[in-house]
Formats: sequence, C-alpha cells, structure tokens
Amino acid sequence: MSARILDGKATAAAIKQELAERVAKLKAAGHTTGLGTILVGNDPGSAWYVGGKHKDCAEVGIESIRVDLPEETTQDELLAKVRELNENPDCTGYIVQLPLPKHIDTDVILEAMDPAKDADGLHPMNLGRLVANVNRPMASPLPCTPLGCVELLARHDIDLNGKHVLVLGRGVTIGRPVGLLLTRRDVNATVTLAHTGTTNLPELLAQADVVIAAAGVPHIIKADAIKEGAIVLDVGVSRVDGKVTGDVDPAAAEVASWISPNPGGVGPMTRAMLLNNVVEAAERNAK
Ligand SMILES: Nc1nc(=O)c2c([nH]1)NC[C@@H]1CN(c3ccc(C(=O)N[C@@H](CCC(=O)O)C(=O)O)cc3)C=[N+]21
Repeated sequence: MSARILDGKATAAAIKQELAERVAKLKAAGHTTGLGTILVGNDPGSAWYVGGKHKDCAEVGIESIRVDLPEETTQDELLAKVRELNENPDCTGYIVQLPLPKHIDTDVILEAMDPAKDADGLHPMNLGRLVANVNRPMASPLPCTPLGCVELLARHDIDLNGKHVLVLGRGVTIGRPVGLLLTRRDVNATVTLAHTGTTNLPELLAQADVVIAAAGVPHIIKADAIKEGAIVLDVGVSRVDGKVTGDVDPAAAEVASWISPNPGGVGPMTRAMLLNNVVEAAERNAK
C-alpha cells in the first residue's frame, strides 16, 4: 500500500485564491493590505524564502515592503527598523526573517514588534495568548507552521479527535506551539512531545497515529519505525548536497496512510498561513 499525499502545494494554492478574494474586498472598502519583511545578512536560503513571500503577496494582491539590511547591522539599527514598521500605516503585518546573525538577540527583536502586526505569530504576547487559549477565531495571529499543519490535515478531511500525535522537536516555531493547537477542543488530539532527551523514541513512534517530524535531522524517521497506517507530516528542512531533505525517509510512504511530501507539503502551507495572518490583521483593522 502506498500512502495518499497531503498535497501542500495544491492546498496552499486554493487558500491563496480565497485570500485574494478577501484582499479584493478589503481594497474595495478602501483598506490596503501590506506585508513587510526584514532580512539581515546574505544567507542565500533566507533570501530565497523572503523572495518567495513577496511573490506570494503579488499573487494575492497584498502590497509588500522589503527591508534588506547588511550582516553587520547592529541590534539598535534593527530595532529602529522594527519601530519604523510598527508605525508605518501601509504595513499591516511583517516578519523578521530568522535566524538572525549571532550578535543580535532574537528575543529582544521579537518583543519589540507590535503584536498586532506579528505575521509569524511568534511574538511572546501571541504565543502567550495561544497558551491561555484566548485565540478565538481571529483574536490574534497564530504561528504559521503549526497552523499550516493543522489546516493541511483539516483540508484533507482528516479528523484528529482522539488520535495520538507524536511531535518530534521542541523548537519555538513548530514543536512547542503545535501541541497547543492540536489539543484545543475543536481538534481534540492527544499529544506527546519528543526531543533529543527522549529515551524511548522507538516505542513512542510505534504507537503514534500521527507523526509530526520537526527535528531538522535528515531522514530520522524510517519506514519500519512508524505504525502501519500512520499519518506523517514531514516538517524538517535540511539541505543535503544542495537539495531540500526532510526528516522522513521517503520509504515511509509504503507504511503510512497519508504523508506530506517535502518539498511540496508543509512548506507551502507555512507561506499560505503567513498571508492568512496578514489578511486577518487587515480585516481586524477594518472593523
Ligand atoms: N521569521 C521567519 N518566519 C518563517 O516562517 C521562517 C523563517 N523566519 N525562517 C526560515 C523558516 C523556514 N520556512 C519555510 C517556508 C517555506 C518553505 C517552502 O515553501 N518550501 C518549499 C520549497 C522548498 C525548496 O525547494 O527550497 C516546499 O516545501 O515545497 C520552506 C521553509 C519559513 N521560515
């Protein structure tokens, strides 16, 4: 048996069409929607991601504001740019591309952002609202990759009620927050968070109904490690010989019932959810 594909590319395209309609509606009512990006340094991977976000914006009618700064930018200079975007009325939401150079304290930068303009959903205020469960629909932005995972499953009519989800990885962009979304009453999954300190990973993998692999270790999830019929989301992004390589060995598709390809799975969904956060921010402003 071969797993069915959780097609992130096609799902993201459908979401973008819906967003384009909402952006057009806002425009007709006199509201512009604008996404800002701040990129520090010359990492080609980061530059490629930021370029993709501006392309996405153009596709759905969102204006974009691009701020590219040199590697040697100081923390104070970056803070000044953050405050500029906080004040700029043409900027509905923005992101600071991560990772930042080592001489900059990422937490200080994220805290300086206006939480209402936090398109990534990574401001401590918004992560705190997620913990406190005050994220009623549209109350505040949610982190893009976790949201992308949940939306990708929902749009393939996969019900997680009562399912056991194993999350691999404890990073702030996915591993930590995704369980908070999955355990809300409307999703109702049971979640285990595994990480490098986990001593019984094989046991946990063997019983998981759903695996969300976000460790960033190429092909750490092998076909023989997962349960027959498991649903597998491959979130890890590594580069091996210049090629995007996920956390899941492609052979796992012979055992899983559903699998998200990588590339073409959660990556495009993350981008679509970023746009979604900006459009929601614009809709909140318009109210
Ligand atoms: N402030 C901030 N917000 C982010 O959301 C953020 C970030 N920093 N830093 C880096 C990570 C990584 N990330 C990806 C987004 C889309 C794809 C994506 O669309 N990938 C395509 C193509 C992959 C390729 O060919 O390179 C795919 O999976 O099909 C991948 C990775 C967002 N990140």
